[in-house]
Amino acid sequence: MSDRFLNLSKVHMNFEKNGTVNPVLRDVNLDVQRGEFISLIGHSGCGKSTVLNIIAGLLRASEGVVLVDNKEVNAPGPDRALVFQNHSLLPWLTVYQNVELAVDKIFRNSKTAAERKDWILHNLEMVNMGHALDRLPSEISGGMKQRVGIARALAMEPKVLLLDEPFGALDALTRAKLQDEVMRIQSELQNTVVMITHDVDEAVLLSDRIVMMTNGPAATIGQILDVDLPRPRDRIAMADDTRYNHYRHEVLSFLYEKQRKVEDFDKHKQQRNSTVASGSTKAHA
Ligand SMILES: Nc1ncnc2c1ncn2[C@@H]1O[C@H](COP(=O)(O)OP(=O)(O)OP(=O)(O)O)[C@@H](O)[C@H]1O
Repeated sequence: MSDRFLNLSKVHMNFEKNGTVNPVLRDVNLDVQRGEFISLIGHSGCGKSTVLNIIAGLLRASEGVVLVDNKEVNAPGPDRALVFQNHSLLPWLTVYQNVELAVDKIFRNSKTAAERKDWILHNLEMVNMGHALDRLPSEISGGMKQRVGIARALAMEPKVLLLDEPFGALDALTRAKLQDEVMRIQSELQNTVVMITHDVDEAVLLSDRIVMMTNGPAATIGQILDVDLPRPRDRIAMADDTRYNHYRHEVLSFLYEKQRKVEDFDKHKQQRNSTVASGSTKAHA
């Protein structure tokens, strides 16, 4: 890991509806290094998906700049692949064809048909889906669909892999298995990854750094935690690791203590302002 590979600088985001401006993000600044695995965590509705969609180029920030490998992001592109919580496979195409569609689009001119075929098979085998090439999405489980979605994203060889709660809809065992696979693939390919999660254990287990967001409206980055745990990480060994539990505690304390305090303070300030405005003497008590 060396350079600043993905950079968000002074990113602000407002959504506007019927003349009312809803400030969602304020002054988000983040540098991600090549090969880093970053998790974004924060309370529901704080703006995590908005950050990810801005990086993906699906949304344009109201202010600020996003750079990937020193190139400004203005639109979606094959250098950023997005995997959603609910797989987005085309239901009428087989597992193989779903990956083929992306591979043909990106490598039509740079790989031969035989090379493309090998590449599709390689990526499906990497996520242990080589045995189900001819199945339709309706014929495989939720975990298998997520695997195909991840294979499709990896097959695009993106500069940045964006994961929006990729394991959120899976049962605990499938989730654990897929997390382990993603860690193995990450150690092999050294992808740069930004992942949204609500799961504190998942964040600590997978990440090099955890980016914790404050509550909205006008959310920003409240704290960044470096997770200095050796890899490969074993989930069972980690359960007894004091550093692992320290990191876990830090994230929980940010989410459930520090953010609560900020919320209480803001509520108190609002109440005080409204009583001052209405001329009540209680505001001075
Ligand atoms: N396209 C949009 N138009 C208007 N408001 C939006 C739009 N997208 C998101 N928002 C608002 O922006 C805020 C942040 O939403 P976002 O989905 O980014 O949060 P989140 O942290 O990812 O939430 P969750 O964890 O529940 O998925 C919310 O108040 C949401 O209603």
